[in-house]
Amino acid sequence: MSTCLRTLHAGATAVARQRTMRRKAVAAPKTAAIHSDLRTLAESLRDTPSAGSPDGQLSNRQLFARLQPDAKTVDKLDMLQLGTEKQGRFERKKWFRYNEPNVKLPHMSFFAGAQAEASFPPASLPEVGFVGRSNVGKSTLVNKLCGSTAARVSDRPGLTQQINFYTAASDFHLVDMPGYGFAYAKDEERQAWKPLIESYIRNRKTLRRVMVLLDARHGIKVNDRDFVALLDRMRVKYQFILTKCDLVHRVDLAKRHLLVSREAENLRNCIPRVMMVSAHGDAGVNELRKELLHTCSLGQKYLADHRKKEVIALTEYEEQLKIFKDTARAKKRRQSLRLGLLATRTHSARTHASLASGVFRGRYTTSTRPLAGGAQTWEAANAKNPAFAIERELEGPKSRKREIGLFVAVAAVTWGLGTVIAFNYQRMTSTPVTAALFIARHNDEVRRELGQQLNFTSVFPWISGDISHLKGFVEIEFDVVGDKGVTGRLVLKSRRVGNQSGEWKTVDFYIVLPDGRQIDCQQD
Ligand SMILES: Nc1nc2c(ncn2[C@@H]2O[C@H](COP(=O)(O)OP(=O)(O)OP(=O)(O)O)[C@@H](O)[C@H]2O)c(=O)[nH]1
Ligand SMILES: [Mg+2]
Repeated sequence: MSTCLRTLHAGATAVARQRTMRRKAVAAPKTAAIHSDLRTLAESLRDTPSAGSPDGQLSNRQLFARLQPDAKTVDKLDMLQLGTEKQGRFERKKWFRYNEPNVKLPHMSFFAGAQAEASFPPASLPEVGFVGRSNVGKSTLVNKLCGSTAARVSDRPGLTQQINFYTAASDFHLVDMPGYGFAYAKDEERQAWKPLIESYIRNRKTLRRVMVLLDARHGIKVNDRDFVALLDRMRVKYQFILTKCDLVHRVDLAKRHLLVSREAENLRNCIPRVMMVSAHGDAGVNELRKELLHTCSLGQKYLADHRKKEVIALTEYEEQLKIFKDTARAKKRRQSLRLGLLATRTHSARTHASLASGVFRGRYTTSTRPLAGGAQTWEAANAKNPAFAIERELEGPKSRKREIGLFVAVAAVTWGLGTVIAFNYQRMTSTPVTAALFIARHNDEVRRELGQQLNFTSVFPWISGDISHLKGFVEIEFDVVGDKGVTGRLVLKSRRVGNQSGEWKTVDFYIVLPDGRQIDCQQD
């Protein structure tokens, strides 16, 4: 039976493997190009090859992880609040923000929709077209640019099924086109979109630029490449825009920007300035508005006093950024000083390394990089940094014998105390104690002398003596008090007669009063 199952399982695995290989063989020509592009780029950008894994075996994801994003791009993303900040990073926005002056575009309204070439409106105004894969966010961006809701938006790919022309104050047209790639639409309709878009782009005299939208999470895909190849053939100027930047981490976004920019540089008609936007915030939208106005030669009209406002905002931002960096660096120094003390105590290479990286990177994130400049020791790595000159002599490593001794003593005392309390609690709730209290409570003389409600003197009374069922004796004493407020000491002594199943005989059972008198409790 088990052999049979094993054979079946092996057969199923082989079939699955064959299927995967077939799928990979089909996808290989497409992915190979992307993979080799990525690898070339990663190789050109990487400063030190990692030991161990040969590059040929790295996945796209690993290659992407190895990219070093451009510091200027990251700073720009920080400024424009593009991309999300990784959790745990020093949050800059809590301190200050770049108060970007708004570029206001005129009101936008729907002007014409075309499902065939014959329905294109007359080419009278400068036009900018928006293309990209379905659901990449074309219609959302068109709306966002003019602060309008004229274009219909949906999270189902394939909502825009015709070329829509929107006019802005009769100054320019924004043209929203159907998407390529997967869409919820009939096949024949989808097939018709491509020639329609092609004929619009090829023949439109007033088309100034085509904006090719790319989802920032995915970058350039195969059908984007096919489409830009077509644009290159038609000699039309186009530019890439990364959309949905709010869904990508800032550093990854910078890497994505780098990859797309490199590819854009090699495309004939592509404007290599890759824009980034998040239509679900305002990030990057003003930059795009400016680009649009310049494209339509409307900069003079709409951006006349914008530059002045921008310079003021930028100066303010840069001043605040400087304060922020100085404060963050000072904080880092304090932190590193503490780390320094710790490093001297523990002699930990890791701590030394993080200290050195903190000093030399001058950043506000801690990492465990190798010592800066290939320095062998922490002292050498810090030699140039006056902020780290520690004036007083640092303590050497301490003997921990005393601390360990103290810890053992405290643990022993705690354990002993716990055990005593547990044993006392066990005695307090045992049958001899509760029964003795019950009987004494109903004794007439006890009631007369101490009162009705005989009870323990405290919530957690101390029961002295011993109870041993095994050896056959009970000898206990504890304090009791009645509702008259008079206290007494209850004494119970009992023995078992004969073997383990023998009867118990009470030897002594009385309460000693404060004046020395004894009340015998055995009588009732
Ligand atoms: N998080 C986020 N979502 C976005 C952004 N832009 C668009 N979306 C969402 O993406 C979905 C698709 O947006 P559309 O504007 O309809 O996309 P489209 O490219 O016009 O799609 P088709 O008309 O089908 O080709 C919608 O659910 C939008 O809300 C963005 O910047 N950030
Ligand atoms: Mg749309």
